[in-house]
Amino acid sequence: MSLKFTKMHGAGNDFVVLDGVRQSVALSPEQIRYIADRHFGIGCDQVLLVEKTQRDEADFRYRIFNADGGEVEQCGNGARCFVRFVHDQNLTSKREIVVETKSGLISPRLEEDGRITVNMGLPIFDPAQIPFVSDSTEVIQPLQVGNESVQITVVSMGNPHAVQVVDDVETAPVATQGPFIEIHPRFPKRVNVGYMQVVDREHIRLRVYERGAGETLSCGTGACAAVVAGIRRKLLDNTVHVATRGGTLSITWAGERSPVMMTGPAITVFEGEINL
Ligand SMILES: N[C@@H](CCC[C@H](N)C(=O)O)C(=O)O
Repeated sequence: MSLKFTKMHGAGNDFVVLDGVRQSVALSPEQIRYIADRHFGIGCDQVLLVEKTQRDEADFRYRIFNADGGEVEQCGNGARCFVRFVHDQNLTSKREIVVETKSGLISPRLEEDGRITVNMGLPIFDPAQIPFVSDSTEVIQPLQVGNESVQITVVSMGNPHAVQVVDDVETAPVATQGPFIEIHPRFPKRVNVGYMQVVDREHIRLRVYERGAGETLSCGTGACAAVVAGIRRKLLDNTVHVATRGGTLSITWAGERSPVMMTGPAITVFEGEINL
């Protein structure tokens, strides 16, 4: 089977995007892992599949697969690339799109300057819905990781995130501690692990060890989760610029009953065809 694909990235978080509207695409976890493999395949953090939706209120369905082959609920940088993709491929001319994802509907908008703003919906704090095993709803919670107790803020942006505040993201234990928190037994569906350095009330630096992909150059839902966590910890204002290793995202959250808005770039790198 031969499959056309588009290679894209959003602030360095890279994707192989597949058109499941014009071609029929059904991939096994092994095929996803092969596509995502940086040595033997194309290479990416996530594979994104754009499909028709059955829901009247939505324009498309958008599915997300981590590099490890698992299908997940949400991907912020991917949502922006999705919008660029459906425009580049002439699948729609609408600038405001409603998209069905595994975690519900999100609404991205293509801005005049080419950047994309996504209404990422409401953050979720209920431990059972994240899911996170805890009797407490405290904003800051201790988590035992080996011999160490770390202070995390847990939030779901459709997908689960555990965010820590660190003095310096460059020296944060992303690669050494991240993998242990990702599979910590208190996160039954595993978790994305964020390390946030507060620069001032409107600027943070962020690194994320992603569930199913390892550290990525940027994580959109991770940026949303970090800003929400920082606002709940009273460290940040409502609009925050998030500097990642791959670029900057702007996140706005007006508080408890408001959706999180994310703005950032979406870049097409090349198109190709792969034999599976
Ligand atoms: N890179 C993404 C998140 C992708 C999914 C994540 N690894 C998970 O398993 O939840 C983003 O930009 O949000």
